[in-house]
Amino acid sequence: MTIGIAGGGAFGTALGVALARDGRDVQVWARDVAAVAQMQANRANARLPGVTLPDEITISAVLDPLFACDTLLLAIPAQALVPFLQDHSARLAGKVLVACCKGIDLQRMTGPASTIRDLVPDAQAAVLTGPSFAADIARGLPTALTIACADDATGMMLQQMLSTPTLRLYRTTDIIGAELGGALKNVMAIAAGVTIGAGLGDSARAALITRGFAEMQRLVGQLGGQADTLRGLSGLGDLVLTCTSEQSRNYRFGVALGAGQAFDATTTVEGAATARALQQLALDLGIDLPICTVVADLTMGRTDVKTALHALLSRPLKEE
Ligand SMILES: NC(=O)C1=CN([C@@H]2O[C@H](COP(=O)(O)OP(=O)(O)OC[C@H]3O[C@@H](n4cnc5c(N)ncnc54)[C@H](O)[C@@H]3O)[C@@H](O)[C@H]2O)C=CC1
Ligand SMILES: O=C(CO)COP(=O)(O)O
Repeated sequence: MTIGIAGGGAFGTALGVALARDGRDVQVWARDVAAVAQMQANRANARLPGVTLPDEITISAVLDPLFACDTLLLAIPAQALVPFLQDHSARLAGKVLVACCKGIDLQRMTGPASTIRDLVPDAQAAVLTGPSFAADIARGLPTALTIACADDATGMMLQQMLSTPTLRLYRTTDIIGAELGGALKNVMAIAAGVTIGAGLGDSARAALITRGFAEMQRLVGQLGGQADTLRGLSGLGDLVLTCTSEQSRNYRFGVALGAGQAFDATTTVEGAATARALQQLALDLGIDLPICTVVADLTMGRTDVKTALHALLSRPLKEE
């Protein structure tokens, strides 16, 4: 059985490489014709330097081979998911769709699996999430991820299909907790980067990560996710990784923001749009999400670092 991957960026390609190295046939679709031609010719992806694409990976800019697969990994950015699902809903019906993106859609205010369930109700929705840099996966370094699917039989099938000797998948049926953990940690990573970029130090970052985790727990609880999921790979695991590693684009974006430096606008930084979605969600639901709110304001240029810090530090003292 061939595994389909929509998205030929860093993550889609890295997953394809890991699966192909373990003997699976993989069909990658990418929309950029020139990038596909380059990947075919060089058997490499510029986003994963030094990694050779195994022969088991076929790459195409045409959608038909992708839709011939029963299981598709959707590794396109979170804000691109809705148009992709809307454009192709008829051809996606009946398939197992595994969201590999991390974010909240700005218009619908839903995470990727919830978006799939809304827009392609005849598909089985799942989420693949957790601490994993594409470069690490592609290099074959050990990685543990969460596969979340409301239907446990499908979750077990995916767990077998997508695990390799170096890519270890843990299973849950808590799709809400898993998708929110992945989305929220990106916002916290921006905030963690800001603390370092602004020269506030490692202690401030540790405080930020801890209070960020409390904020994640509040929202996940309110939206029906489980605390255990958030304490696992898809929440705490990915929060720790992304808030502390220079490999993270969200973290590096935050560092630049904190230091008042420019950042490459073409880099995928999921936490920026997600912070705006969460700021709106916080208002709609009446939940206190101070860090998400500050990150949204900072990324939109509605506040500066000094004012944002003052807003966080001048909140009333309370019990932990
Ligand atoms: N890079 C990483 O280490 C990891 C990334 N992810 C998630 O995977 C998702 C994708 O990220 P990356 O692959 O790293 O980003 P990337 O920037 O390397 O690649 C994104 C790809 O999506 C394509 N794309 C953009 N808009 C599209 C659209 N409307 N339709 C079809 N294709 C479109 C781009 O052409 C590009 O090939 C993100 O949500 C990210 O959070 C998750 C775990 C690890
Ligand atoms: O999700 C990731 C690691 O788990 C990748 O993080 P960035 O998108 O911040 O690079």
